[in-house]
Amino acid sequence: MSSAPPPPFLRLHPHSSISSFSSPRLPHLSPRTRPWRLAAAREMPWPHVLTVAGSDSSAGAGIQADVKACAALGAYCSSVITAVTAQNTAGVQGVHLVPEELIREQLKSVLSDMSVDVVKTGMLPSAGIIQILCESLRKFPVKALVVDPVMVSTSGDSLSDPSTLTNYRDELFAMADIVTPNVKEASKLLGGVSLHTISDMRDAAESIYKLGPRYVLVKGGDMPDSSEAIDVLYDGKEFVELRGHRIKTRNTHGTGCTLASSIAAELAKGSSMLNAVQVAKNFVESALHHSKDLVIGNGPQGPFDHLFRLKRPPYNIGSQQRFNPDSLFLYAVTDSRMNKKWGHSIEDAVKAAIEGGATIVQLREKDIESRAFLEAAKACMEICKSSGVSLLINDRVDIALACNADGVHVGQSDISAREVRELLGPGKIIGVSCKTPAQAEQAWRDGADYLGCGGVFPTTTKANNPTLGFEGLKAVCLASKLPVVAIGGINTTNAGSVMELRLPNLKGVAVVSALFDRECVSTETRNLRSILTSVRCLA
Ligand SMILES: Cc1ncc(COP(=O)(O)OP(=O)(O)O)c(N)n1
Ligand SMILES: Cc1nc(C(=O)O)sc1CCOP(=O)(O)O
Ligand SMILES: [Mg+2]
Repeated sequence: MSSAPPPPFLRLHPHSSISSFSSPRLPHLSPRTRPWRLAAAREMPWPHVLTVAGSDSSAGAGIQADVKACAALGAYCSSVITAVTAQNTAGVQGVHLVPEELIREQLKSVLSDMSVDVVKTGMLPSAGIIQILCESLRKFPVKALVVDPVMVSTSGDSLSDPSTLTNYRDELFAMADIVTPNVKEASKLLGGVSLHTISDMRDAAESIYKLGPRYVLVKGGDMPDSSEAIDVLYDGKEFVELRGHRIKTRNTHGTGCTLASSIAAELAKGSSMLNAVQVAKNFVESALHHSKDLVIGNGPQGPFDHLFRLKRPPYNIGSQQRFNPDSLFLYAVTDSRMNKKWGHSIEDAVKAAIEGGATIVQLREKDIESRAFLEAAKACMEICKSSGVSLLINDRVDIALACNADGVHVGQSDISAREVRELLGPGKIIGVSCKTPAQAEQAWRDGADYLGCGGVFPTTTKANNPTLGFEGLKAVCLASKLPVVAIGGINTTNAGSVMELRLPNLKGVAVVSALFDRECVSTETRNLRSILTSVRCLA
């Protein structure tokens, strides 16, 4: 007869023999004797991220942030805890490392039993832990590995032994799909080089890439004095600069952990790397925005609310996952008549608009046949997906469903937003054209995600369209509970004046002729983007 197991705390004693206290293994069961597993796999495959990181008692960063971020983005998150930290909004007061053998045991427990899609690493405080992780991943391979090289907390406290640097560089990076250092970590990884400019960040990304990962994301959130937070993504061939708003708030504790675990969640859901990074960046930006006035703790750096989306009223069933209101910044709306006039295919026009900096695209094709529309929509979906830009379809829910578009835009005489939501489900983006506060209220109740409000100026693109002017736009923006994009007669000469109104909820401008009734769509888009950016920078 075996003796009673020791009290649980004994397992943490550095000299205890972990294996002798381990629970007995589950007996191996053939698929026939595991009917629950087969049923679950058939009914609900769940994207799964395993985070290997430290516990943060204040729950803003570490394991706790990873679990919340994955939950918010719809992924299951299991956890292997490498260290227990005592920390709060003032800093880190204590760190206790989990014995390496127990880390090995945790890894084996999860990886041998559950279908993990992506492993994300955070605090790996000793060289031995990194070695154990690499061994475990060789034994139990996963689809992707996201390495957030956490070395120093945001409060400036050290979270890893300097000897880990060699193991990060020589072992873990070679297995990583993406490594996500901030500028301080990038500098540390490269022997203390200083990083002050975007060009320095590019050089650092290139040097870290040579250590073996498939992608490097150097995060510029700590770069001083910019209204934008610019990150540089490098895949060994191309640099992509990802721009976001810098949110002014003290509540930034855990942004690095959250970004990396959000990338992991998106990869687990099947996204491409660029798309995963873009969604993760948008998610962090939205969470910071919604939490900017939260007060938790008395120290200089507070946590933010990963689950801010749960605060939407339950009867507003708008998209839970995919929509970042800031993507309305430069909304390109196509028109096949204009494309034909200039000899552009829809695909080329969309490609050019994205190249010029469009942040969201709508196919508004009134004059082509359904079959041709669907073919073009499918091709545009590929283009948009590979650039991390959402594609919406105007009016045609059938085309949107057939090409798995990101959403639909409807007007007051189209099928209602409530019905579109029924057809598309909760994950898609729905926009509604509104000219009055009452229409804005109804769109919100119906589960829309954003409003298109116009015509701000007279337009010939849409027949018989009433012009609202700035006053009409202002009335809708003030009343709206949803983000708004202005539309109608907007071009490079007047877009600045629209955004300078600085109306609440106004996120950007939607434009047809000033982009597409032109010879060079990318140049026009680039010019408009630079005007919008300069107005935003002056805010
Ligand atoms: C962003 C955006 N806003 C408004 C409209 C107009 O939609 P609707 O009123 O349905 O008119 P049509 O575009 O269908 O003629 C839009 N398409 N996009
Ligand atoms: C499609 C559309 N909807 C409008 C509205 O007021 O809801 S105005 C409009 C046409 C916008 O085209 P342009 O940028 O060429 O003026
Ligand atoms: Mg319509």
